[in-house]
Amino acid sequence: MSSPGPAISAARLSKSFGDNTVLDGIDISVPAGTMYALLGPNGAGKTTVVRILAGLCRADAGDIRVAGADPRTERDAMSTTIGLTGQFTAVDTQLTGRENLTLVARLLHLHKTAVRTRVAALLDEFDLTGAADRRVGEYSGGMTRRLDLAMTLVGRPSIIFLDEPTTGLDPRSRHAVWNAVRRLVDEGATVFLTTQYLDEADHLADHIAVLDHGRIVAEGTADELKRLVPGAHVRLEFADAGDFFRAVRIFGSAIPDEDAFALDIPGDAGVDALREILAALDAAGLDVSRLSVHTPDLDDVFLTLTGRPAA
Ligand SMILES: Nc1ncnc2c1ncn2[C@@H]1O[C@H](COP(=O)(O)OP(=O)(O)OP(=O)(O)O)[C@@H](O)[C@H]1O
Repeated sequence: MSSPGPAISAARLSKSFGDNTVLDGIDISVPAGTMYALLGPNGAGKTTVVRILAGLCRADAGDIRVAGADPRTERDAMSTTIGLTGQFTAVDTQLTGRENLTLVARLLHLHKTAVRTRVAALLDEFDLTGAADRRVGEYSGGMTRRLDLAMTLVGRPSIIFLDEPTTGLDPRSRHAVWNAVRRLVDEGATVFLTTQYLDEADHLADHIAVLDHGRIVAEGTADELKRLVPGAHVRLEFADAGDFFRAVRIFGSAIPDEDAFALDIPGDAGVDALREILAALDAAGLDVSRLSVHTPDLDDVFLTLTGRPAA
């Protein structure tokens, strides 16, 4: 049996606005049931990608498939499969949280009793039951964003686009949104997330792509990206001076810290490197009191790749 294709794919996706080339032939592939983060500075073109994939904006070129459909010609077929939450919410601030959700459920033609149970379940899931009958105008930013996310999920979409879902939120609200998003993927949804926040991509995504000047300049897991920049090392600490000095001789390229009996072994600090280090320590019968892996953070990656610090 052949394996199903990716939930979202785009090949050689291009888009210009006048002479402003926003996307210059990018490739995207998101396996079903995973979370993909498109990371980029302000104005990099992240929203444009989401709008194209969701069928709200036409690409100039590129092969696009979302849940097997081409968003340019089969947007209607996709509409029940995808959910989209943007930076500017669709929430009506004059209505209560419950009324907002009910409105969406009715628009989706859910049966009357199904509306009530679905709305109650979503209010509960997003921790909004207590505030359900208050006007959204009185909600905090985080509550509004959670409601917006809940509204996106009324129809149980299997593919969810989240365009900068936590921009402008305080840390506590961001964590609440992160938990909700993580739960979606745990339950089997495919999530396509855009963000300017490196830690958000780091916390959430299975796969991160960095968009800069219309191109994807790097992609991989957070760990793979971190290994692209120099500075990764494994640090060994020894309780015994004899073991330390023997280790210095064994690991010729390592940087010793004689005061701490510690040794920094440069490299990619990946699994294979760790195996080799442990095997060498075992073979020599050396006792290590502490081993730690140091990798640069995504801020370092961003700076190296784009020449600019992160937002
Ligand atoms: N409809 C449009 N007409 C003309 N230019 C546009 C249009 N939409 C986007 N752009 C331009 O395309 C570029 C990318 O914009 P986009 O909103 O996709 O970036 P972004 O990465 O989402 O940025 P932000 O983080 O600020 O939301 C910008 O230079 C923007 O001015």
